Parts: sequence; structure tokens; C-alpha cells
Amino acid sequence: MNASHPPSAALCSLSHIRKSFGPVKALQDVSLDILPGQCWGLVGHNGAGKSTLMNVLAGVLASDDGQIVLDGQAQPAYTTQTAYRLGVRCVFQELSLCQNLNVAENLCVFHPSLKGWGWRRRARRLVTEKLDEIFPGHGIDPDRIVGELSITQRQMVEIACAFVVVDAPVRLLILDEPTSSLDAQTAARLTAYIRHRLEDGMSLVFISHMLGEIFDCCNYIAVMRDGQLVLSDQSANLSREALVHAMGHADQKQIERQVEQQVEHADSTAQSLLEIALPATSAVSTLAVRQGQVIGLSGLAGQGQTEMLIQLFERYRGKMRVAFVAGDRARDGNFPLWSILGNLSIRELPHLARGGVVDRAAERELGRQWHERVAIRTPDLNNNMLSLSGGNQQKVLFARALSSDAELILMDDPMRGVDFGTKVDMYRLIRAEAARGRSFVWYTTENDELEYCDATYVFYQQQVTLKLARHELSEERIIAASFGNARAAADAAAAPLEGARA
Ligand SMILES: Nc1ncnc2c1ncn2[C@@H]1O[C@H](COP(=O)(O)OP(=O)(O)OP(=O)(O)O)[C@@H](O)[C@H]1O
Repeated sequence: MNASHPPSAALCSLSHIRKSFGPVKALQDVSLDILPGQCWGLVGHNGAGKSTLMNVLAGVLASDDGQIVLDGQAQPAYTTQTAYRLGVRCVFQELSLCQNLNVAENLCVFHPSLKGWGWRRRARRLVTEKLDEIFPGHGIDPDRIVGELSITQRQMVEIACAFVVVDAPVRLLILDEPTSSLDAQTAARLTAYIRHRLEDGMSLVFISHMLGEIFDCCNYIAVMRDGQLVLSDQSANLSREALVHAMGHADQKQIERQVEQQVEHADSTAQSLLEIALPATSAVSTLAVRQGQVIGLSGLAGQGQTEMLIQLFERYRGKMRVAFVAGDRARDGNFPLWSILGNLSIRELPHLARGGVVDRAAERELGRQWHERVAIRTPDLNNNMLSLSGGNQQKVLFARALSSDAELILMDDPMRGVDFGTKVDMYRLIRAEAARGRSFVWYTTENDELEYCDATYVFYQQQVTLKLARHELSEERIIAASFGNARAAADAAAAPLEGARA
């Protein structure tokens, strides 16, 4: 299904692409034309086939059937090298940087022609210039080892590397969930940069679960569902409701929010679970969590929120039952060589053991329940973890924490890459578990998720600049406090969070 335009003008045409992984039909006869100056927003549920389609376009995966045409030329033997030479680049959902190399050296992995006398100096300059252009004030040292950077900084480096021109031009850039680890302000810088590059005639494909940013920077939108392209048109002709409907989700979000607003949240007289003193220089002296509360951590990424979660984990494990949903699933969350079930049940194995031997039937039952509850899209939980799409892997980590007996659940941006419909179910689950007395500390890069929290602490430079009760939340307050301006934040009025990205 293509939006109407003359095919001859297309920079790239994907025709009748099919791809299966064993019994899973990831792509079923997908066709799409991409013209210069077009930014295609690609949306769809977790496991719809978006990354697979883009991996075919980037030359990473060979399709089982179908054709790729670039500049009017069919590409029968299409590889990553062909894609690079013709100007097709990809920023992958699971970041592909080499952790043991520094930022400048990683640029050379991206661009092998960056070699010879003075390559290091050139690489440093090129990557810094591009970071400055896209993310002014990024603070990333090109000599820093990538493994030492936060996931947000790594995402910024990967994006910058893809935009750098060394020998081949960038004509079509695929961004697979490029903002999943970026805070709202940094994401807005990227979308502004993309709009600017579109004016120069660059083409892009932008995958995201945040419809706000899809409408913000894409002039065309395609919706995938179960391996098929079910809708494609100019963004101007589409509405949020049309996309949600085509994806197969009910637009429960608004309803859910209204319901949530009526919910009498955690009892303020509930028993205190923990209280941790904040640095003396912080505008707020303590971070407190009561039983049954959901506490939000907000602010620009990398301002100390993850460190706070780790501090809480270190301090309270052993004293109470604590679970941690890691923010960087590929590095800290997944056991990539294990099955999906093994990844889900690992934390519960001591409770599933009878006489020191794991009761496999009980383990399977646990898996069956959570397979359904968080809608993990796989025909078999015995499949390898990496056979899941990124969002589905995230659901497994979430299920691992929630299926445990933990009374305190620490979550480092747990909805990263999770589709719109599932998120709603997860919000409901969190609130239901809180109502049963479990407590959550939840760092989120999506401000509208703070609506589900009883109180929010806004971080700036490792300090807490502001604490807001739920009825005090407003985008303006959060932004002012995120930049350290506690006074402006206090002066701003409370207003419902509309979630421009979501
Ligand atoms: N290497 C693989 N082996 C087996 N199955 C795979 C593999 N890669 C993808 N799949 C399956 O193909 C389907 C499409 O996955 P894909 O990653 O393209 O989805 P997606 O739309 O990008 O999802 P998400 O929004 O979660 O990233 C899924 O059912 C997934 O489990």
C-alpha cells in the first residue's frame, strides 16, 4: 500500500517484501516507496515487523522474497555495504556501538574509510561537530569509552555517527526508536534537527511508539500490523485516532487517565516504607516512599535518577524484598542466550523449588500467566530471548519484577520501546499492585507517565530541585525544575500533563 506519487521519483522502493523466522511471518508482502524529502513515521504494535522491515532496508537481513530498488536500480545482492555506498544508514533500536572503544573510535567503525594519518583527530572533530549540531550542550567527550556513557549519551552518539558524512552521502536515514532513551527536551532537539534535514532533501524513516513525536517530525506515516502495512498516507490526512485504530489498539489512554484521576491514590497515612536523605545542597531534604505509593523520578536524562535507583537498591536489598527493572535491557537486563521463560522466571526460582529442585510445571504456569498478562508476542516461551522484538523483551523484564514477591520495585524507564496499547495495561497493573500495598520508584523519560505517580521528584545535576504531589504537576513546572530553576517551577501553575511526545 503506497501513498500516491509517481514510483519513478522514489529514492527507494520496497516491493512485496516477505520475511519469516521459522513459523513467524514477520513481513508479509510489504511495499513502500520513499521519496527525497519524505520522513516516514513507522508505527505499530510490538512485534508488528517494523525493525525487520528496516533491517531489510539497511541490508542487515535478506528478505525471503520481494525487491529493493534504489535510484531506479534493482538491488538483487543487497548488503550493508551496498546500503552504505548508496547513502542508506540505520540507527538500530538495540544500540550497536562497541562498548570497549571510545566515541571517536566508534565513528571509525561506522565509517571504515576514516583511516590513515590523523584519523583520530578527524574522528574527534567530526563526531563533536555533529553532536554540537544536533544536541547542543551534550557534554560528551569524544575520548570517553562508550561503555562508561549512560544509555542516553550512547543513543546520542549513535545518532550523531549516523548523520556524519565521510565519503558516502546520507540520503536515507532509518531511526529505529531513536528517542527511546532521550528525555523530552533532548528528543525535541532531534526532531527539530530532522525537520531541518528534510528541507535539504534527506529522506528518513522514523520508528516510534510516541505518536506525538511522529506527527511532530514526519510528513508521511505508515502503520504496520502483524507483518503487514495496513495504512499509509500523508500525516496531514491522518489523525491519532486513525493510527491507533489501524494498529489495533483501543484508545484507552484518555479513558484510563480520566479513571486514574478519580482514583483515590495511596493513603497519605500509610506506613512509611523508606526515607532517604538527599544531599544537603538539594532543595528537597528527603525522598520518602510509603507503602502502596508510586513515586516518580523526572528531569533531563542523566541527572542522577538512575544513580538514585541504584542507591535505593544497594541500601534496601536484604532489608526488604526489592526488584529492579534495568534501564539498559541489552546490557543489564537480558540473559540473551536463555529462553524467554528462563528470563522471566529467574527471580522466582527459589520460590518455585521443591526440595531444592525447580518445579518446572510451576515455572511454566508462571510463564503462562505473564505471557497473557503483558501480552508477550511469541508462539512459545521456550524460544530464545533474542527472538523477541525489543518491546516484547522489555515486557519480559517488567513481568520478571512484577511476578516476584518484591515489596519495592525500582524501575529505570521501564516502558522503553513498549507499544501504546501494552503501556496502558502496564499502567493499570502498576496501580493495581500499588493498591495491594507494593511500592514503586519509577524513573521515566515520558512526562505524561508522572500522572500515574503519587509524587514526583525532579532531578537536576544529581540534586532534587522540586517535589510535586500529583495535583501539583505541570509540564511548565517540570521543565523549569529540570533546568534547576526551582523558583520558576514553584511559580508556575499546575496543569494536566498533555504529553507532547506521547
Ligand atoms: N531473529 C529473530 N528470530 C526469530 N524471530 C524474530 C527474530 N527477529 C524478529 N523476530 C520476530 O519477528 C516479528 C517482528 O519483529 P520486529 O522486531 O520486526 O517487531 P517490531 O515491530 O520492530 O517490534 P518493537 O516495536 O517491539 O520493536 C516478531 O514476532 C519477532 O518475535
